[in-house]
Amino acid sequence: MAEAKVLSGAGLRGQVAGQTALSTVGQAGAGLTYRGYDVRDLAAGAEFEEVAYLLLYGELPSKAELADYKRKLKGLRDLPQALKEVLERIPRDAHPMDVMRTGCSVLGTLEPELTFEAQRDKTDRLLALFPAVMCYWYRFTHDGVRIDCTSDEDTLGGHFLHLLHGKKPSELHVKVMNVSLILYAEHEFNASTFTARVCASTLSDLYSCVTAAIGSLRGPLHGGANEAAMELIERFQSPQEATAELLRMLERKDKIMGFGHAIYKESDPRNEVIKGWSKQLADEVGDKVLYPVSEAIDKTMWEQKRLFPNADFYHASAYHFMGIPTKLFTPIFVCSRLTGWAAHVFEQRANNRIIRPSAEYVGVEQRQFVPIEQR
Ligand SMILES: CC(=O)SCCNC(=O)CCNC(=O)[C@H](O)C(C)(C)COP(=O)(O)OP(=O)(O)OC[C@H]1O[C@@H](n2cnc3c(N)ncnc32)[C@H](O)[C@@H]1OP(=O)(O)O
Ligand SMILES: O=C([O-])CC(=O)C(=O)O
Repeated sequence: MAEAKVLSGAGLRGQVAGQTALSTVGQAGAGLTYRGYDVRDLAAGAEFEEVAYLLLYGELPSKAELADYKRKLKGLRDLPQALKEVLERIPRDAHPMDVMRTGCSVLGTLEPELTFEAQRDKTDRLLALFPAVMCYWYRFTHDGVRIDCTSDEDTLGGHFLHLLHGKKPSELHVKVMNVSLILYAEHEFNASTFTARVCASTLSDLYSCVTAAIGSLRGPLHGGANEAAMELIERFQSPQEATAELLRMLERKDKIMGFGHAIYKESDPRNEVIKGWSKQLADEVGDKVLYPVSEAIDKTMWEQKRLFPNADFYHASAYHFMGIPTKLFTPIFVCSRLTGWAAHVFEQRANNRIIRPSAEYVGVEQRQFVPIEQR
């Protein structure tokens, strides 16, 4: 078994910043559990809605509870007209993560969280309508159509694909979306979740916590890495070309997006799962370039740097094979991670003290103020 990564130095690495009962990350160098369940078992046997329920309500649902929960979410999918109007005014070339951030913030003005008792209902509403926020804006600004934001799809992943492509998705694609949403749902004190908890610790509202978290997830060192990984792999026509350029990039000390991790040392347990699905999708579309190129980069990174793909790397090709535009990759992460963020907000609120660390001062010594006329 791999030993745990030595965690020290800048970036608060290795500091325990609070308690959680939601997940464990890399406790033995690898491994991820949600409320005690191995994420690989959840990805193999559960639906995303079951996992969302587990995180938000505390236990896996019974069949009847899951059916009720899915019915509830289905009824909450449509967007308020005022939100549609705002989305129509956001430019076509805006980054979709900015659209998600704005969509969340606007909803907070239309359907505010007036008391913390409403926190679960407000979260369910966000969970149900986030796919429509992204797809309504995307289809309006790119295809000039005002889509119906509801669908008969049974699952959130299927609903997203249906809105994006305007037709019923295949069973395989629904299955991969389900797995992807489960893998991305929760990850302890990662940067965006910690952002949400800091915001929650001031007793702010849920929409502010989620809006702040979306801003943190957007960066390429965090959730934005799945888009950056796609931009990398689509540059190459062959594994040989990819390997040769990778070697040059490593020589220049470039950061290779989709590799490495702040906590895991040997591997990211989500990678083997999404990699398997990416391979199935590659076979389905008859891909002879992107998947082999991804594998060549993967091999070179391990041989040269002992760095492994994180959850983001094979998500890039998997999403691409399902016809999802690259710039929508990180917003899908939002649709899933909302569950983890919200569960952490609930946890913070249940046992709160304002998060306010100290800084080591490294500036000049105290000195005399000089009035502007004398400077
Ligand atoms: C879902 C997620 O958010 S997963 C993370 C997604 N982010 C990415 O994929 C971005 C690329 N990866 C990275 O930038 C980093 O690996 C992070 C941000 C994930 C973790 O950062 P850290 O904890 O600081 O990394 P760590 O301490 O393990 O780095 C060790 C060394 O490996 C290097 N390294 C780490 N990741 C990479 C990488 N992807 N490419 C090249 N070199 C890297 C570091 O620069 C460092 O080198 P140094 O010792 O010469 O300075
Ligand atoms: O934990 C982290 O630092 C980043 C990550 O993998 C995630 O948020 O899923």
